[in-house]
Amino acid sequence: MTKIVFIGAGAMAEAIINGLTKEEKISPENIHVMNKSDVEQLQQLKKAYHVGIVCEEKKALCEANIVFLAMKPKDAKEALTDIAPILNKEATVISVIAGVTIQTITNYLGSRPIARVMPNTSAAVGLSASAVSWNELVSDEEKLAIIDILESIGTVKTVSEEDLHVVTALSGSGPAYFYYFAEQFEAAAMLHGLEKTDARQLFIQTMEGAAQMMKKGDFEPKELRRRVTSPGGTTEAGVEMLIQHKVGDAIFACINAAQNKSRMLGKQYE
Ligand SMILES: NC(=O)C1=CN([C@@H]2O[C@H](COP(=O)(O)OP(=O)(O)OC[C@H]3O[C@@H](n4cnc5c(N)ncnc54)[C@H](OP(=O)(O)O)[C@@H]3O)[C@@H](O)[C@H]2O)C=CC1
Ligand SMILES: O=C(O)[C@@H]1CCC=N1
Repeated sequence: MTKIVFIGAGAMAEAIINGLTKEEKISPENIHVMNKSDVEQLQQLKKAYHVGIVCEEKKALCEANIVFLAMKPKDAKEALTDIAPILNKEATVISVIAGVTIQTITNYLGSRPIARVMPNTSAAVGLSASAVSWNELVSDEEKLAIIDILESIGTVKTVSEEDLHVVTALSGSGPAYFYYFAEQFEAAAMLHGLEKTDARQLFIQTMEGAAQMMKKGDFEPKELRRRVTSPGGTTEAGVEMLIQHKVGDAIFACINAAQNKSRMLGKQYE
């Protein structure tokens, strides 16, 4: 029977628990959570998802066959040191920690099956774009089980551990870029007289429509853009400003900085 413990009970842990319980992949009594000190948050998760809280003696952790690491990179050392003596020798570890490598986790928890996953917070609505990488100790059966868990929160791609850096920059952090665009587009539309609620609804629907058009896959984004852009029209005027203001350069710099940070976090907390 699959028994899961989440070490770390913040935004990412909650998004995954939400997906797992909604899809009824695992019964809530087989999911336990623990964190550092925020007892209220544990109680809130218990109330919302009917999951258990890891007790003082850490019985659930001893019995877990899947352990999610869901704390910030800076807290990984302390958390891994604490759980190392308690963890079941057979347990598979699934880390969502940005940057921190399988080798570093192995150094703390010993040689065992370890998967690194980069989900995103859209897991909370079943739409995470997750990528996963594993060490050679993860069996084919375990890989299928991990993919099954991750599919309860969205889509999953298997990538090399090296590629997780750019995945983190693109899809791990990605939702934040769209929220930033939303803030800017909303503010700009309001400056020209639109109500906030109207601006928001129009922007959301536009993002969703554009995403669906790309998903349909009939045309490359460049061709889809061409079809919106009437010669001498409004889109041309708008896109010209994006080009003049070097938004393309800003996007390259954004991905470069985020993937570099992922590498640096890995080194800083090894
Ligand atoms: N948020 C996101 O969009 C994404 C985050 N990630 C990764 O997920 C991880 C978690 O991020 P997020 O959920 O946003 O972070 P949060 O700050 O929301 O949650 C972190 C959790 O870790 C707990 N924690 C800290 N130290 C320890 C410890 N020593 N032992 C046990 N638990 C501990 C905290 O407990 P307490 O509150 O009691 O201190 C808290 O519950 C990060 O490594 C991040 O890189 C990956 C993809 C997307
Ligand atoms: O900002 C971060 O470091 C984490 C990793 C990806 C999304 N949030």
